[in-house]
Amino acid sequence: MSYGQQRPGSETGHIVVSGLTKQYRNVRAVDSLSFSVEPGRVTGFLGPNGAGKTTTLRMLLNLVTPTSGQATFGGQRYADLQQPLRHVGAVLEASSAHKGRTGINHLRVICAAAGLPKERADEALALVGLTPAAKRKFKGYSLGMKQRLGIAAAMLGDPQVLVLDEPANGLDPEGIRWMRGFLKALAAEGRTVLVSSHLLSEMQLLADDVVIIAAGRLVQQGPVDKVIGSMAHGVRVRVRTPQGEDLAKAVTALNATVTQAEDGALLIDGLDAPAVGRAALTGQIELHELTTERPDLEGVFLELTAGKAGIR
Ligand SMILES: Nc1ncnc2c1ncn2[C@@H]1O[C@H](COP(=O)(O)OP(=O)(O)OP(=O)(O)O)[C@@H](O)[C@H]1O
Repeated sequence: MSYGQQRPGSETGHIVVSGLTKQYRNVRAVDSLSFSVEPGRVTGFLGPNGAGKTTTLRMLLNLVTPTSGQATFGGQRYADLQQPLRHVGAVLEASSAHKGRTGINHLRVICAAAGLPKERADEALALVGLTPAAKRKFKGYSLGMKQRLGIAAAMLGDPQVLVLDEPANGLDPEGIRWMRGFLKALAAEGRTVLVSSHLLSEMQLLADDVVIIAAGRLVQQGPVDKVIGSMAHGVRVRVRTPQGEDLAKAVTALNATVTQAEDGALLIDGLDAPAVGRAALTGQIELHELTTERPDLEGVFLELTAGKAGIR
């Protein structure tokens, strides 16, 4: 089995979640959630703590039974997939393995149980860069190595779809960069990559699409650029000046709008930074700061989920 070629489960790459709901005794963890995930793209699954991300991913993988609704991979529920490991690989928490078992043996045991050829263990270990640590015992693995081993296990079946819950947790910057390159490469091969995270700056670098939920409900879904573009404000200029009133008057005369940030700075919409600088120069207004602020995923996320408490 080699990567990048047509895989047996390539028709399963389209994930559709429709009306998915999970009611625990007192908490509606997931509430009529519908979204779709496309092959060939990395989709970030975002939400505040307690929003229902893990519950949703567990329902996708048939680990939690939905109260209502369903999730399908190419039209089939996970439970109905003939060889699930060859269609969908999942990393839900940092890999756990028998402490005294070596990395390679851990993977071989999974291969044996799943009816996969044992060479896949070596291939998957190489894929995540763990070959040098193949014969080291799991108890000696760092957190980053355990995360990689978890991904290797998920890749054993050469799946079309990869589902990961907070895979960057506990990784150092080098590990995070490796993860980003790895997941982007899988998507570039045409695979579907669905990854939950609360690291928004990382998601902005990694994801093509995002699905944002809060309090169990869908808040926004779409390509990252479009979601960021849907912000109430676009690019704006941030200024600090001891002559706030004078500057506000000068830029308002140029049809800009001015608001005051919580920290006292002025936020100017409708003019770029050079234009604001020129207006200040003309009015002999002293500036202490002049910067361009671009909306980012973190700003959008906070705006979209504001007031929708995640912890219920
Ligand atoms: N087995 C369970 N029994 C009762 N309530 C649960 C159970 N599992 C999750 N919940 C509740 O469902 C809600 C959603 O939890 P979930 O873990 O899915 O959120 P999350 O978005 O993954 O959060 P986090 O980012 O903090 O991991 C929370 O209020 C949680 O307390």
